[in-house]
Amino acid sequence: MRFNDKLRLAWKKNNSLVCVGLDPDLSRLPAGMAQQRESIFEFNKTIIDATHDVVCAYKPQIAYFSAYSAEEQLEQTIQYIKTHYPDIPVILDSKRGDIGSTAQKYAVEAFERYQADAVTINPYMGFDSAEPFLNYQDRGVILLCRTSNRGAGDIQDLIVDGVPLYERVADLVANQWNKHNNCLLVVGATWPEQMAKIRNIVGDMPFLVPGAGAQGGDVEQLVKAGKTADGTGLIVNSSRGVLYASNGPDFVEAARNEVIKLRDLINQFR
Ligand SMILES: O=C(O)c1cc(=O)[nH]c(=O)n1[C@@H]1O[C@H](COP(=O)(O)O)[C@@H](O)[C@H]1O
Repeated sequence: MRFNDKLRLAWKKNNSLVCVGLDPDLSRLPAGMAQQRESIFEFNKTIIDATHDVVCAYKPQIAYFSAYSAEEQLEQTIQYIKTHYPDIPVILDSKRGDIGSTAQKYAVEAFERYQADAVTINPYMGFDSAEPFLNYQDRGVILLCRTSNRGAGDIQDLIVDGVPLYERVADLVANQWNKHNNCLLVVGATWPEQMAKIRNIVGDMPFLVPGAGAQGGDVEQLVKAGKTADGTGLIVNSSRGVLYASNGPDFVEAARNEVIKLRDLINQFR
């Protein structure tokens, strides 16, 4: 099944636009869980079991695994989701981008080694760096457009051909790179004004929206700015806000409650 179809079904099945970001930080694991790489899978599994019916996606961030030499835990985590909750898409957040021959290897890493349904990509090196990913027509390719961080404007707002670079990226992706209908864009929750502009440029293309939760993105504003006519179009990620809602014995319940709270808040404005 194509990524966008899988995403659409997950939005509908769980009536949720929430994505839980799996960013396991050993120093923040719940009290009682050993701060060692072997705990990572157990922690992720617990969070996944507690939230699978209230999310539309999971997004493991590769640095939180590779930093601990825990690639095996990343493989296990993705396999666990695919085996137990096959309806929930997995987005590998690795923000790759390189010359074509190297990008080809990164595409194999994301889609064959890790079996991700979608991957985040940096479009800065141009079409040939994205093409190896785009050729996997059933997978999603999520290109950075207007990121959530404070410095997003340093480069993404530079004026090119009379418009900010991020608008140019949106236009390029929607009108030239999306031949297989498998492109999505990263648009930070922290920039509703820019999000509304991007929505106008790209039609119904789905957005991965990080920055709700710990980074303080305003949910009402982001949903109003980014939703599509049918009240979907958004994958709203929260990582730390969910994973570390509590580090006590109630961490599972606290994580689930955070997801439900975010889901319900989003749904108020869809
Ligand atoms: O591609 C991303 O997911 C991403 C893009 C972006 O513009 N901003 C951003 O925060 N992210 C990622 O989204 C997650 C946000 O985490 P929290 O701030 O803890 O919810 C992290 O894994 C980031 O690496």
